[in-house]
Amino acid sequence: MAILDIFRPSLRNYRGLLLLQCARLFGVPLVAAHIGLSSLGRSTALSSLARVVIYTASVPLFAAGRGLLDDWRQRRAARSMGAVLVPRVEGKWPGNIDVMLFILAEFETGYVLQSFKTLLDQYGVKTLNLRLLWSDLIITMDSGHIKYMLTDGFSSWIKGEQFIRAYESFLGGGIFNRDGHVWKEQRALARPFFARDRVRDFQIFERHATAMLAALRNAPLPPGAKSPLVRAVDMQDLVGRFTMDSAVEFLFGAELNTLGKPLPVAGKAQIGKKGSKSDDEFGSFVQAFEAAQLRAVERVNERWMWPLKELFGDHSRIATEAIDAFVQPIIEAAIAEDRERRDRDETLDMETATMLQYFVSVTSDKKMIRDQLISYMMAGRDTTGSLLTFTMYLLALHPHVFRTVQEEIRSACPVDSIPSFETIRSMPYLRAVLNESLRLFAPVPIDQRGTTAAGSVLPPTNPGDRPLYVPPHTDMYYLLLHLQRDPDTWGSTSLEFDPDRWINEEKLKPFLANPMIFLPFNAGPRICLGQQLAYNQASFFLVRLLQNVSSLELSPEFIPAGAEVPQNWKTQPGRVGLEQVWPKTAVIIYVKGGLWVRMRLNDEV
Ligand code: HEM
Repeated sequence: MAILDIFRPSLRNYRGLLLLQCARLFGVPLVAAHIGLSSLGRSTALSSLARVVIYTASVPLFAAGRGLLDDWRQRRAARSMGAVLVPRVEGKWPGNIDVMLFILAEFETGYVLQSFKTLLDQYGVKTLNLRLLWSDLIITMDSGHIKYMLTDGFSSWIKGEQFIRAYESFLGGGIFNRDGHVWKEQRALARPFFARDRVRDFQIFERHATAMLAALRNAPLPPGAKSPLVRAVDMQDLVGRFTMDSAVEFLFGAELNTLGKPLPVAGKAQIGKKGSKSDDEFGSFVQAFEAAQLRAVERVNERWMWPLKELFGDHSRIATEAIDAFVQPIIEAAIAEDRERRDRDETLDMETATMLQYFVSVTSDKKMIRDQLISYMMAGRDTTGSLLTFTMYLLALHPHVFRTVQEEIRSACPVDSIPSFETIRSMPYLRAVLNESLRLFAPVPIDQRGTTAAGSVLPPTNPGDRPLYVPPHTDMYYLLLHLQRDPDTWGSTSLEFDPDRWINEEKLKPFLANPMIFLPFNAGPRICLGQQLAYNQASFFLVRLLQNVSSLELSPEFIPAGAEVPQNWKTQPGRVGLEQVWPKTAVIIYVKGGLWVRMRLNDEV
């Protein structure tokens, strides 16, 4: 069928892609049936009904035949490489439709990514082919296989066309959405900007941390509060505003001030798309950004079917237009400013430049600048927000850890003093708390790669195992959430929140023996560029908050209707039974309905 690939449409032309897929699925069998029937000649007495049956049956028969041929090819290729096929799920219904329905239902009503763990456990493996709708889809929580994909086997594992097409209208050619030499050039271009810890980044954090503390102080007293110093807030919403405002200033040098807008009110908030619904959706840019991002995620989940849904219109068009309406004038202004700087013969000061100023100084391609900035916005905002949300959740669940980290913070950085890079470096327990939160609730709990046209062979990870053959153009989901909670590598306490794990020599042994069991920022050539920035920002936020707050507890009574933790979780083993909130994922892990907490302010913040 490679001949049809000659007509492969451009990345944005999803209707063209749909046409190509239809030609494959229906066109080829129908044409074959037509040729077959014509060759029988007019003399053969076939009723019209029989002809209709033959035409109709040709499509599933052709699909089944192609499946068998694929299977045979895969086994032959695996054998020739001394490998075996990845174990396959054997569902009850054709195409594993029952398995697909189970995954979809669990996605809505279950614990985050638990359906995948259930299937892996059921088959007693760490890498499994779900083989949904006759098409290979591999899931893995095997540290050896993930390591191979991200590092040694990097060249045969890419983001892949399916992922790129789904994100094209939102991210365009940004760093997240390209493979090969285009990605490589973008990475080389951006790296100098992340080379050191800049004083200006800390100034940005401080400005927005101050706004965060003011928002907290101005929040209304929660119903039934016994002291005027108590506040109840959706922490997920608060950190989301902090990271949004910081990101927009860091990237564009613009002021968004979502922290100045009204917060969701405890006891009155309703459930929103992810967390709690905000009365003020922060204006069209943030709203549009969320909408475009969400649609891209849905497209990835809908796999090859999403173009069908958007046959009569691009569902992210309105959102991307609103994003561009916000971003384009800022880019134009930056270009004009850069021209003036050059006229004055001044060099750009990398210590104080925004990312936009930096990009404008190295390229004049406006589309490329737009695409990069949107990618960085997506990369840096929700991820750090998620880290902070789950850190606060875990601190609320573990008061002794809250007290220990607060003591460290207050002795290294007394109330009202502003942390610097050096102060943050001098707080090993704070870093351990962040790492432990990243381990249990990886902000990117599931990620994706696909094989190139060459396919790949995953090396054996246990003595006696055989290498696993992965055919060309096969998607693989790697489950960082389960990798980082695996008792086989982390030991019997793997599900417990224990920051000492990162300090105590004995407890640190599993990680030192195999650092690939902790990959919240991935590894290899595509490792996160913003890792240090994220640690700095999250540490800064926690220092400023814990300087000013004396206690923290969960407030389940404020969880909006529809987001309560399911009753039947309490009796379940593992983290499911421990959880007091409902973690879910839409690329980034979040708390359904928001993280509602009560805090007591020191006195006057
Ligand atoms: C806790 C916070 C963060 C976490 C957990 C995180 C995690 C990740 C992960 C897992 C990837 C790999 C994605 C993939 O290749 O599929 C990634 C890539 C990336 N991250 Fe982060 N990230 C965080 C914060 C940031 C920040 C603050 C920035 C910058 C503003 C950033 C910039 C990037 C970029 C540019 C890439 C793409 C690198 C490439 O494709 O070469 N990240 N991050």
